[in-house]
Amino acid sequence: MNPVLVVHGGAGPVSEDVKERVRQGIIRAATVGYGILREGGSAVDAVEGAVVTLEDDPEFNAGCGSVLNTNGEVEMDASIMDGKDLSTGAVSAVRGIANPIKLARLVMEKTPHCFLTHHGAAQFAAAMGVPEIPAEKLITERNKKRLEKEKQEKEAQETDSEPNLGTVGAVALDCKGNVAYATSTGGIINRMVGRVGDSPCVGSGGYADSNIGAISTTGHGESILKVNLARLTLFHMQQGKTVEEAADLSLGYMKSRVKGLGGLILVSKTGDWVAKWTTTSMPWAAAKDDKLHFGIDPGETTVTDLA
Ligand SMILES: NC(=O)C[C@H](N)C(=O)O
Repeated sequence: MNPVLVVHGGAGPVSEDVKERVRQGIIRAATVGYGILREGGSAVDAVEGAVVTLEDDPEFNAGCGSVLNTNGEVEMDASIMDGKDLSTGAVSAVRGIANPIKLARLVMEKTPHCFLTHHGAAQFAAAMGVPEIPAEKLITERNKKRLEKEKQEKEAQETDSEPNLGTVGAVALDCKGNVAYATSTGGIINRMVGRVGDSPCVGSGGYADSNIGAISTTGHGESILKVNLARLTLFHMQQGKTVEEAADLSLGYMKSRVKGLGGLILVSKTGDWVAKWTTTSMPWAAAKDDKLHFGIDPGETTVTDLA
């Protein structure tokens, strides 16, 4: 099986001044994830590797680039799923760790549970030897300013307005024909303390089943939760739709039914892939057959050879 790796850097507008850094970040993550697959690594290893790269990049709303809640704090959500046996791990409202996706994977592999939150997740992280980092280390000046601006401009958040900034995610198909997804986020700016979005919720923020394919979603979390965007898309594929059709149907349903905007990356068990969004933009990159495809705005696709 020829491996496939697709990443996204979040649905929403991307301003001109950061575009090149975002583009380079997304290319780096896809190259890391695809490299793992090319060396025979599993789909789970690849999606984790790609998402860690994005969590470590302050351009993206995950890990050290996470946006702030209404108290000016970082609380992060993440989830991961292995399509081989449907095992899954998730964490929500975690603070003071660099890579929530690694903690989600530990939940999947080292506990009998699927999902740990807040204090329990923190205790588990400590027990697993995950280094704690001072909360301020995850707070960037840019995100402090963004919160201030958001508070000044605050009006009740309309679901059909653009979701702010980029959650990150990855999907992979490995040489053995297994798929996986990983999604990680700092949530939405100025949200209530303790608000949990779609990203850690399996079926909404992502899904992976090696009998069908894998998906990672991004966008307005409350809308994604209401329609179970990830599982809904895979349902359409089970009904015989192509990846393109399934993505259009589920994103279209979310827009018409709850006025929600978002985006997704999807790979099928046979290696077809797609990146689709209903927001202005969504940084994405896909690696397959030693070619890298990437873009940010609608209609923009560049293809290069992977060394
Ligand atoms: N930008 C995003 O994708 C945000 C994420 N879906 C959330 O609502 O937490």
